[in-house]
Amino acid sequence: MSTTVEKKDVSPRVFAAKKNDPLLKRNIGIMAHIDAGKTTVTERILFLTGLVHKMGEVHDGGATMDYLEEEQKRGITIQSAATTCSWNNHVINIIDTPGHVDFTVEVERSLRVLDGAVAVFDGKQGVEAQSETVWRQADRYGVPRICFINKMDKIGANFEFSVGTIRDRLGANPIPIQLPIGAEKDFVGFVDLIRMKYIEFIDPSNDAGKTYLEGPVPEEHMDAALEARGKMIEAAAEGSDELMNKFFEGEELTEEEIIKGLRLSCIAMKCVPVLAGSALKDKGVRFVLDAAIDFLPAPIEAGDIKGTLPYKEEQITRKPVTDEHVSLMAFKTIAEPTGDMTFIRVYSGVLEKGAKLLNPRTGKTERIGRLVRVHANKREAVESVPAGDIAAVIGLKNTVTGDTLCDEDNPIVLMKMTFPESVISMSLEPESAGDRDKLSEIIGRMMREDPTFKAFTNEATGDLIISGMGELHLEIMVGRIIKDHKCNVRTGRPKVAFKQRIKKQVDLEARHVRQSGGSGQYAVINVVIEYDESVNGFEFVDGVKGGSVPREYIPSVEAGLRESFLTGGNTGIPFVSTKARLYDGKSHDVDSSEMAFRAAANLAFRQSIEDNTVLLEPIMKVEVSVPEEFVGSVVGDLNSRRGEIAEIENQGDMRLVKAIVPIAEMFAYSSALRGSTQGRGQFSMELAMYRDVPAGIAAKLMAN
Ligand SMILES: Nc1nc2c(ncn2[C@@H]2O[C@H](COP(=O)(O)OP(=O)(O)OP(=O)(O)O)[C@@H](O)[C@H]2O)c(=O)[nH]1
Repeated sequence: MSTTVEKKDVSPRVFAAKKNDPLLKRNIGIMAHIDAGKTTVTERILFLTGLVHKMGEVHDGGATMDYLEEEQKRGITIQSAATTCSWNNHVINIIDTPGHVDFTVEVERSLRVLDGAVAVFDGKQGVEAQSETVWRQADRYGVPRICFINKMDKIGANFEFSVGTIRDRLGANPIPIQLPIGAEKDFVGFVDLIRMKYIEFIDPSNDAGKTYLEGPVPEEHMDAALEARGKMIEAAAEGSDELMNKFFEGEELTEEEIIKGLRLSCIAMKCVPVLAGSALKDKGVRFVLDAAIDFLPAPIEAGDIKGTLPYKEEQITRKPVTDEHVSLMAFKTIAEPTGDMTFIRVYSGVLEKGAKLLNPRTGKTERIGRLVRVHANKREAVESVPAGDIAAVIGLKNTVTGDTLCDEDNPIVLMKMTFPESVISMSLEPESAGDRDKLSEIIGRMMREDPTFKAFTNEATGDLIISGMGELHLEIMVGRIIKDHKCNVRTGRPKVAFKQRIKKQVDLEARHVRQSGGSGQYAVINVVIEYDESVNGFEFVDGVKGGSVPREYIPSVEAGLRESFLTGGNTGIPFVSTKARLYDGKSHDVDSSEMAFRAAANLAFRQSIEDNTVLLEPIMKVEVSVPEEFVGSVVGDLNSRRGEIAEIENQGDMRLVKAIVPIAEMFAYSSALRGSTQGRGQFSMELAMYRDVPAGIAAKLMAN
């Protein structure tokens, strides 16, 4: 290309740093369909920001973010790892998130604590089935995004097509801020549409693409660049009334104004700035970092933090600043032999080492022993963590994912995370007595790490049952029990994880009163227990007036009810969407105890479900992508599996069949699909809902 160029390695806008300026912080996630290149992008980021000094290729199992053995073997990212790095005087906390729907909980929990995300797409495929799922999750959490069209070096890569799929399939408003020059092996650079400069990649390079060449826009690309710039400026003008007026008066927006406008539009989720590159070939990732700073919000810009008073429905808020009562949320636990490492986001105030904080769920306090910042797989001990930051606490005893920790005198429960119900279960049997002893501790750990992995003993049969989000999920969990924890177990066949719901609302009194011999146990509670579709899982409301149940026993009532809800009373089938409201009760000065109230709660639950339940089965949202000629047979097959076809969409030269189908009919579907489509069909599925099992087939399904 004929143009004068200058070699550079700095970003055009480097901010003057003020120490601890909350605007100089970003909490971002990298989200993508499996194989779109998240891990490779993240690796480049760690290299560019100086966190790692050797580039690990994903396929050699050397990637820093994918440090679990199971991940390296499968080459997919199962568990997100949080890491802190810095770029242009900003601190950026990055959470790598998986793209497979079986690990949706990882995506869910990272979206909950992030302020912005980089969505990575494959430059040939554009938006793929599961990127849609993750995108909708981000919509639900109100997370602003920028997009990175990766793999521009790949044969068949097409920037315009990919941008089109963001518009058409995701219904978003993608605004390219770059005009890529060339594609596949001729992908040489791009026009920076904001500054109207030509950027050429230096290839080959060994600095992860930190250095680049810059020069004037080549004549032959000027028209296309101006056209794309026009659209971008329009989107920037929509960022504020002031910019819009200026735009309508025909005035040019300055570079600063374009960035400001796009930033406002992006944060308001009116548009998504789009960039192009190839992480594998070290092209373009540094500009993604610049864009994350330019367009994604700082924690302080995310607005007031909403929450409720413990066990009450009353809403309260906190300001996202350091001069405020401390509140934080645990979003991930990694169980380690030396104590759990709990990743947290501080929402308000300052978290100090040594602090004693309340966990409103348990009603108990936790001491913050060790506090660390995590940089990929290295840790740095710190004394305090301010509002808006992400770090990890080591050694918490009773705090699990989704819990809030807060100032004891000023309690708050931050918005809960919602975790999908499990759909598949299987029985697990330890091979030896030694394995049996280890197993319950291992399972306890795994449940703390992954809230969608559940285990309980079926009291009717004595079997240990585990359940999770899909066949792959359980297969991986069992693999960890055997390999990572060296505990031998035999597994049963995967089965449907049936659930049940309460049929009719019950209002009852449960009495746990034992006063024969020893110290008595006295607890009486009055509760209303009902099925409520709007409740995700179990919800407990404290409606006690005048202290008839002393405050210290209320968490035990909740714990007892929740425990019965999860194990299904004595039935071995867990419940869904259950709401319990404690409104009255009695206690005894000497003879009441936490144990007694917990037992009364168990009893209340068991009484409430006597002849009062409906069996439910998981219904999956299934998407099958096939060439036209196989649509007929796929649809016929889904119908024969009690499926209901929702729609059939065109997706390039493929057809996308969308249906809902009970999971009971979907076991081993991947091999059936492979067989009926000569290996050309692909599918994804995730839980859509739980539905009453049709009368007449309940017995047959349960027997399978
Ligand atoms: N041609 C090309 N291949 C790439 C590029 N980026 C990543 N890849 C390859 O794509 C595959 C998937 O990349 P990953 O980085 O593991 O993708 P991921 O999205 O993290 O995938 P999971 O961890 O499995 O969810 C690997 O074989 C990478 O080498 C790119 O820019 N160009």
